[in-house]
Amino acid sequence: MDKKRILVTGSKGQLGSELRVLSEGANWNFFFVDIDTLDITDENAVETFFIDKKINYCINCAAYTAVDQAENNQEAAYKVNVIGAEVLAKVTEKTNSVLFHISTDFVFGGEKLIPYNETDQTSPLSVYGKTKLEGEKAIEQNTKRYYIIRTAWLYSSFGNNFVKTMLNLAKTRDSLGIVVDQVGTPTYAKDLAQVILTIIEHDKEEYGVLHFSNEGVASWYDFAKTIFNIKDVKIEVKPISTFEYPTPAKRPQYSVMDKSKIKNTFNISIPYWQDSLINCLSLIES
Ligand SMILES: NC(=O)C1=CN([C@@H]2O[C@H](COP(=O)(O)OP(=O)(O)OC[C@H]3O[C@@H](n4cnc5c(N)ncnc54)[C@H](OP(=O)(O)O)[C@@H]3O)[C@@H](O)[C@H]2O)C=CC1
Ligand SMILES: Cc1cn([C@H]2C[C@H](O)[C@@H](COP(=O)(O)OP(=O)(O)O[C@H]3O[C@@H](C)C(=O)[C@@H](O)[C@H]3O)O2)c(=O)[nH]c1=O
Repeated sequence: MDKKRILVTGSKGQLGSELRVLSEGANWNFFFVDIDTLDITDENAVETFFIDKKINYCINCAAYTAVDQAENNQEAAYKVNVIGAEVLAKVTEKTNSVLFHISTDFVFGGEKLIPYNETDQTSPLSVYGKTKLEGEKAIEQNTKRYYIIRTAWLYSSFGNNFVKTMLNLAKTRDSLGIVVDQVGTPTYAKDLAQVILTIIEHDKEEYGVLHFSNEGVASWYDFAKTIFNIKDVKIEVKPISTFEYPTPAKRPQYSVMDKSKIKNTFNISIPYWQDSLINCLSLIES
């Protein structure tokens, strides 16, 4: 069989960067692009790229991910998260390739008390969440060969994320208030990247929506406390309510995801979030 030819869009972000590192150990042809080399909203450019490079898998890591800014930049968020997803779906369908698209726990409303599974009712609270949900729908309507992987609270030694925000704030602050009443699961982007490559390797063609995060449950407060404990940073962290930390975008109170489907279908085990956090923090200077 021909060697796999894998396009990674939005490759300068967290997930794309982790895929680049892992790709060095895989015997496949990878093509890493970002908005400066391939804008996913430009259908002609995307189609030409797929045909010229004979792409058979696309991992879409491109997105508008600034949750609060999206509230006042709806058009920009819609363009990447919906139009971009639709373009990739149309082109993968036309070229008989497979699309991996990444979505978010923020498609849920957060009203449940037990983990969300793939068929649970969505009801996003923010512009970011709404555009990500519309992006999912655009994919489902435009291609048969897709994996939509919903993940949560991504961090990495690459790019921007909550871990780096905490370590940066600790340089100038003696004390931080962090919300304790929003609960989810921190996820190391490297673990997600590894799972995507495992799915490609098995090539089981069991398409659809999947949930993936690390194992376990945490509030943002737990996440922050654990970052500082692991890094031995001395700072006071106060548990506060969402009400005490007003933000432009509303976030779900509970967005833990049920990962049974991805674990059973692809026979994977998932690392516990604190173990992965230790691994990632060993790569970040504080
Ligand atoms: N970050 C998180 O906590 C979570 C993320 N996700 C999802 O996971 C995926 C990966 O997220 P993450 O790695 O954090 O994302 P990042 O924000 O780190 O990276 C996204 C990349 O996409 C690029 N990009 C933006 N617009 C376009 C475009 N039109 N064409 C091509 N590239 C573009 C960005 O460039 P530039 O920086 O120049 O805009 C950036 O390099 C996204 O789909 C996101 O919605 C899901 C749950 C949690
Ligand atoms: C900086 C800071 C944040 N917070 C709160 C605000 C918010 O509720 C929570 C997380 O804040 P952030 O803005 O860093 O994270 P946020 O951008 O909301 O993270 C989300 O990003 C998108 C892309 C996703 O898809 C989600 O899964 C999720 O990871 O922490 C505090 O309570 N105190 C603080 O000092």
